[in-house]
Amino acid sequence: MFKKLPGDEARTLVSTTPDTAVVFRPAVVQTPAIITIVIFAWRLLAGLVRLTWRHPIALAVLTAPAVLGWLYGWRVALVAVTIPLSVLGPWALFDRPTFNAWIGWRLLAWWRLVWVYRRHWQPVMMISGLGRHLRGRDCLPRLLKVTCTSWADVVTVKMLSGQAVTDWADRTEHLAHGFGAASCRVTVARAGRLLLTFPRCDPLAVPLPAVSVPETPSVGPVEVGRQENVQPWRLKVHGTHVLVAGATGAGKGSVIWSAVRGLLPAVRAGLVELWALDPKLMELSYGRAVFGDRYAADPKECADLLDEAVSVMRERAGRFAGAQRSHVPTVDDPFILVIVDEVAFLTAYQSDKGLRQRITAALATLTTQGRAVGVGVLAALQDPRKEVMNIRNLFPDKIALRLDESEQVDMVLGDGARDRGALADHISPIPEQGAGVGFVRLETSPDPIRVRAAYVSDADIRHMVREHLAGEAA
Ligand SMILES: Nc1ncnc2c1ncn2[C@@H]1O[C@H](COP(=O)(O)OP(=O)(O)OP(=O)(O)O)[C@@H](O)[C@H]1O
Repeated sequence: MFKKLPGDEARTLVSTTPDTAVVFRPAVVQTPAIITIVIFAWRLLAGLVRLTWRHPIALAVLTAPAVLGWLYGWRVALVAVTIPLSVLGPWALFDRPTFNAWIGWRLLAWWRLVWVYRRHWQPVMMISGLGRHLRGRDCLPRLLKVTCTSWADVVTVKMLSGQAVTDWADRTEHLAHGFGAASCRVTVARAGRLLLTFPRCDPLAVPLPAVSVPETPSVGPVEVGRQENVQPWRLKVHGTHVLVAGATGAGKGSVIWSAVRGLLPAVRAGLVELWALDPKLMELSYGRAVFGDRYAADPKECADLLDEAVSVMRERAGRFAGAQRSHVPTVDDPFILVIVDEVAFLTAYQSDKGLRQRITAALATLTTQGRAVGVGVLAALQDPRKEVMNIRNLFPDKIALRLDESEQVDMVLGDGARDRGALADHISPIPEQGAGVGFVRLETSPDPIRVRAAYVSDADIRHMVREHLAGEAA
């Protein structure tokens, strides 16, 4: 049985270069069989202890019926299995959310850990270059934990000493394909630990109906859609400026109109004013009544309206100076949201140089000084290149909907956003699947969040305007 031990082959080597006088005979140290057996037994024991430590519940569930069967016979084991199953079955059937929260996702996580991640961990790490082969042993990042949510697996990983987050961010494609997921996103849990998110399904694959107009007036954050984790996507508009970038047909209109819907009760209460710049004469003209006389389409009128916003901003700044440092919306000093559809029409594509400079200066002034005094800008943009929009970095919050080129993602969301999983250039151009889908990068977080804006149809806008006018008349 132990005829062939490690080292036996080497003993038969006599020379690496035949026909030479020098004979090379490597020293062979024979390991006694008993030591090999002890080592294997020790490894088996350590593996069992590790298994019990890591998966005590799973192990208990599997071993308890076996032990009962062995001690008291198969009937007792069958009863022991049937009783919990008769409780869990109806629970899973009739109250799926609580069953999943307590049992379902944990079971799935354990299964995915064993069957997907642990099974493929070594080859994926080595082939993607995240593991190293050092002194005859594989050094692999440690797979610490898998948790499951309704839409994704979240894998907690301990990086190898000396590795950087970018080493992982650069290999998201390898990881996604290696573990059979559509994509992979990397976030930092704490120093040395990462969370890898592998979606199992896409909760944003179907269009979302328009969010209903809220009952109570609020300046936000306003609900404009849904996040990938199935939570509502609430867009902050007061106290920031938001840039929405996306190719034609990406669904920029749905972000703008969803924000308008969310603010309508506050508009009616006099706490918010919506000012609209619509140089394309398309998107915002449809619900023009919502903006009252604060609507401009002609570039000259747009420049005048922006200058007026700057004047209000300056007047407020003068009044607030030394008295208050942040804006609280009131009827006297409402929050002014300047909505600009296709801002490049006013900045880059404007043939009148004087107007172009006036508009760019006004936008730059508003985006640098407006938020503390209650003047915000929500701008939509098709082409995020610097030549087209040189003030894009003045917007603290950015949304990248479908973009044409991969380089545009970092232009909108900032350096490294695409490496961290914001694949805005991979969003489907088919409206049902991809319109309104995008990635948000907030001022406060480097990690992009995948979202989908609710679709506000023409009928929704018409209905909203009718209700708004009726509310104003009453
Ligand atoms: N959130 C959404 N969910 C589903 N479909 C949407 C959504 N938003 C828009 N669509 C669909 O995509 C089409 C294009 O949308 P929209 O005109 O808003 O895009 P856009 O980015 O404003 O384009 P453009 O820059 O050309 O004006 C709409 O006609 C609609 O059918």
